[in-house]
Amino acid sequence: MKILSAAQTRELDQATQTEQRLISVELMERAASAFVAWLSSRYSSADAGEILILCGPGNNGGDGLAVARQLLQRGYRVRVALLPATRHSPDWQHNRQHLPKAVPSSEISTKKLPDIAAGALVIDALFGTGLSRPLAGLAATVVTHLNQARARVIAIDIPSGLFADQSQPADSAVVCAQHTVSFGLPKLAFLLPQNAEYMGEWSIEDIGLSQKFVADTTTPWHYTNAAAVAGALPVRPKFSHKGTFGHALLLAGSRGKMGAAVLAAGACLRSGVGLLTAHIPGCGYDIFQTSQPEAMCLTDAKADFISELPKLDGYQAVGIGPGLGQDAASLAVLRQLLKAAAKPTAKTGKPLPLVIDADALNLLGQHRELLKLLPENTVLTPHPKEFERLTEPARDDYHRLDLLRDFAVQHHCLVVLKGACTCLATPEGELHFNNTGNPGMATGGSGDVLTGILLALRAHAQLSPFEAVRLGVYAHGRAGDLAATHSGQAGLVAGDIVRHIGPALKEWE
Ligand SMILES: NC(=O)C1=CN([C@@H]2O[C@H](COP(=O)(O)OP(=O)(O)OC[C@H]3O[C@@H](n4cnc5c(N)ncnc54)[C@H](OP(=O)(O)O)[C@@H]3O)[C@@H](O)[C@H]2O)[C@@H](O)CC1
Ligand SMILES: Nc1ncnc2c1ncn2[C@@H]1O[C@H](COP(=O)(O)OP(=O)(O)O)[C@@H](O)[C@H]1O
Ligand SMILES: [K+]
Repeated sequence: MKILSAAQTRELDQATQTEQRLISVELMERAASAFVAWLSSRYSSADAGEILILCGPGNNGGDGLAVARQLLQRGYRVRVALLPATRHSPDWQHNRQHLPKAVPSSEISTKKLPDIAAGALVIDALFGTGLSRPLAGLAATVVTHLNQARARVIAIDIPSGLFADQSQPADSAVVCAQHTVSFGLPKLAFLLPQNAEYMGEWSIEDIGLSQKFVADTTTPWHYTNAAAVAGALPVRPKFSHKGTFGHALLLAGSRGKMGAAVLAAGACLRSGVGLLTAHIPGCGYDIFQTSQPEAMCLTDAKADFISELPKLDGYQAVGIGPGLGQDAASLAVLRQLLKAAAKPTAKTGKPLPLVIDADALNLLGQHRELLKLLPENTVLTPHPKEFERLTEPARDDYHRLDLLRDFAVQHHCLVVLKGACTCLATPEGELHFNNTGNPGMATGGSGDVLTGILLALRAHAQLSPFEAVRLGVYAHGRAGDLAATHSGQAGLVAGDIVRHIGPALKEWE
């Protein structure tokens, strides 16, 4: 699914009207109906009580007025409060004229801010994607007043004061919604941690916007939902054998962190790999062989950390990093690996696929000269702190996305910036946000599990680098979601994610 800019969203609105021979109020009526259908599925008129709708001067306010009329028709009690303005959009005016007399309406002023009781249901229809500058004056006063009221706030399209695709100044007034009901496509702002306090939960309602316009429009931003990865996992042919699905090599673990190697290996095995060999420090041999009997195991000459690179012949992908530690000898292994993997393999003519995580990323950050050695399509899986060590501190989440995109393009690699909405950056400069996963996964070892999944999928001959990583990130979150249905979020541990990779992947069969 694509994510469009605010400007492209306005063009989409126009294109839909032209394509479907609609007048703009008809599209507004659809948006209002979708919003009302959502609201009435959540709140009965008794639950809702008297609903206050705050309306701005543009089409977001017009949506609010149409919603007021439709809610009244459905038996809800509503009142509207209008933000004064010198100009109103034509569709606002249309819906103002058609607002039934039975809906009390008042004009907001500094002296007459609307009464909002704690717990009241308030619909925020002040500003939408037409926001042209941060809120100030009366608009900002109303938003602050609303945020202080401890009401149940539902935003139409986007919380007022929030830009759809860029940061607003730190001290600007923005509505803190409990839920945001938006139309057609998600907006970039919804996916960034810095906006979580404003967004609340959000959902997207289909209002029949032009599919053709969306298909023809280019954007760097994409959203990976179930439809995006449908059919992405190749069927296992009847006469396949363990050689068909690749032999992966995992370099992981150090004294005190063998669990990371165990988790990554377990995840790799559960993700359909044909064969897995792990190269681990000597101290981990019993732990590893006991916990992962399906994997083969090579032990390093050193007991506590990895100091040797095994021969790479015969492997289809290599993962390095989980629990690795940062010993100088392990750094030397990483350097040798980058050099060796860059040579085209006899089988594919391409570099050996690599997945680099955790301490291997920290070592890269400390020795940035190594970045030049990254083979094309290497997968890096930093969380924001690890990413900062590879680049620079970001001013905000938008700046971090710029850094992410530039890094992936410059180094021709796939970077998985992990978080609640994990973002995959491609060498072509696309950013793909993931929609699976839950806060239960914010627990030690979840990232090691992702590395194992990605390693298995990069060893898979039939998946392109991008397909493998997008699918792996999605499946990791899906496994976490299935795990949370059993253990709950607080009780979820990384091993639960491993145990649910099978059921998650089964959804593709
Ligand atoms: N396809 C779709 O997505 C559909 C979209 N629809 C709906 O339309 C909404 C977008 O409507 P919109 O373009 O009229 O803009 P909106 O946000 O109401 O505000 C613009 C007005 O506010 C003003 N203004 C701006 N910033 C301001 C500020 N800081 N302080 C004060 N004033 C400020 C601005 O004035 P100006 O910038 O010219 O000074 C102008 O008057 C969208 O979010 C969705 O709800 C649906 O109806 C149908 C399908
Ligand atoms: N709130 C969240 N919602 C969804 N996924 C999350 C959330 N928090 C963490 N995750 C996922 O869990 C993983 C955590 O990785 P990481 O920080 O490397 O953990 P570790 O180093 O302990 O393995 C990432 O894949 C991340 O996307
Ligand atoms: K709004």
